[in-house]
Amino acid sequence: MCLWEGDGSVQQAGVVLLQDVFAVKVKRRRAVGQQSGGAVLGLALFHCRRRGRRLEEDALHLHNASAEHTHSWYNTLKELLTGFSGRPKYVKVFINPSSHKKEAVHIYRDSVAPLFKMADIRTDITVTDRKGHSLSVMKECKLDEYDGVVCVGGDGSVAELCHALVLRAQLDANSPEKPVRAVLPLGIIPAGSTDVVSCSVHGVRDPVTAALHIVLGHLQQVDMCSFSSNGQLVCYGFSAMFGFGGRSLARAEKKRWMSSSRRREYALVKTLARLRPEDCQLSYLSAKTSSSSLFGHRDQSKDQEQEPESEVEESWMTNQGLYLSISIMSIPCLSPHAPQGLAPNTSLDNGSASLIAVGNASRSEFIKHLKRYSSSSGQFSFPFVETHSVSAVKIRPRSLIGWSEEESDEEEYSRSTPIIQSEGASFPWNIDGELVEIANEVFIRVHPRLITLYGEEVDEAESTVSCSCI
Ligand SMILES: Nc1ncnc2c1ncn2[C@@H]1O[C@H](COP(=O)(O)OP(=O)(O)OP(=O)(O)O)[C@@H](O)[C@H]1O
Repeated sequence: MCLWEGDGSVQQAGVVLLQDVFAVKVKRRRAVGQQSGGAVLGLALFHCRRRGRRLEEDALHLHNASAEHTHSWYNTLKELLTGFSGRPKYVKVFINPSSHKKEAVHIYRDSVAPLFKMADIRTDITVTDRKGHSLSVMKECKLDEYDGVVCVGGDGSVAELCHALVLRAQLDANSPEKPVRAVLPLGIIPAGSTDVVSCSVHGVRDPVTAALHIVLGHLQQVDMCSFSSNGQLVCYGFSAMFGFGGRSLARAEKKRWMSSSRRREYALVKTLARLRPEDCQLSYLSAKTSSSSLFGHRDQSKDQEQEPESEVEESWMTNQGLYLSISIMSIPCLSPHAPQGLAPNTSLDNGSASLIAVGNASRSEFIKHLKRYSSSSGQFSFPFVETHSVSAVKIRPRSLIGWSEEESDEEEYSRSTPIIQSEGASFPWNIDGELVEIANEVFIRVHPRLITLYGEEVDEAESTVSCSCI
């Protein structure tokens, strides 16, 4: 056999690892219009090639005119490929056609479906028609038929499906109180405006990279948080922002008619102009440094079935005061805007979350802190910023002035429906990019490795944009 890499025009010797091969086909000489038969020419091995954090499709051509040799190689390679665990054969796909620029269907059809077809992955597709659609399908469908779930959409769609996967696991395990690890892995094809979760497990916003991680069965366990208020679960998710992040999203939601980048910049500038701290009580439970390291990975055997709720020695730290912003993030939250992540001190599966509390500061100091996310590190080297590695957080707003009262002078309020309706003053939270209004104390608990995503740990995202508005 003669080996070379590339499309046949560049004949360059090279090495292809079998673990990167996702399809093998017999090549035949066929006349125009001929559907079957034809002289055997050899094999084509379709594999993934790494270019930085990007995964790209490539082909290796093995030429041999002997039908016997070719079929023997074909059968052996096919058998070897089926031996790889984690590679899905049948997936449930959800596409949100309304995401960002309404391109999710095209993205799936042009960049993802051909790769799935080549890898012989069967699909069952639902194009969602409303908020909550994927959640209701996930509650009812026969999960054991599938090997994985795929979401084509933005962070809101991803959050809904992650929440749905954990709720479904709880339902199946008859565990109404305790979260249960999701049974199926989730693949994320980015089609939103920021795609923080996708960026955090792929390092790039690229549908082909995302699809190849699914096809090759790259599995990554990921920590999640539960968000509850008044003893009632609000949702499961990866990140929450209170104060500046919540108010800024609430302002952006009022301007849904603007493009997402304009909307974000408008909200950022306006919220900065009306910058005000939240008066609240912040309590947190430090993550146990014995079994988890802030920058490293946990010993999987130790926390495999560990339930944080069973911890006995819980010593809460409590501070009361004025905060411009409080963020809790169980994943690094990488994005093109913040390549090292909004929470660079946490990793995907270290069993803890990063608490970033920004105390009261002048507008210019706060802007300096924000700007450092996009360019360099050092965003936490300010006396008014504190960070902790935590396993649980409680935030109790003390102000009587909620969001609606403060903003009542603004024009019509077309916010999305809040999950919890407030009776008194309510406060906007940004939970995985979705606006949630909550009036009371919010309790956040980290659940180690609650979900598995297709992807891998990456330390930095590709930066392709910069924010010009601050
Ligand atoms: N057909 C639909 N019409 C309206 N909303 C939908 C539809 N399908 C799903 N949704 C909901 O839309 C919300 C936002 O979805 P998504 O995050 O994918 O888009 P986006 O908000 O435009 O993207 P981004 O968050 O990156 O800006 C999700 O909560 C999802 O449940």
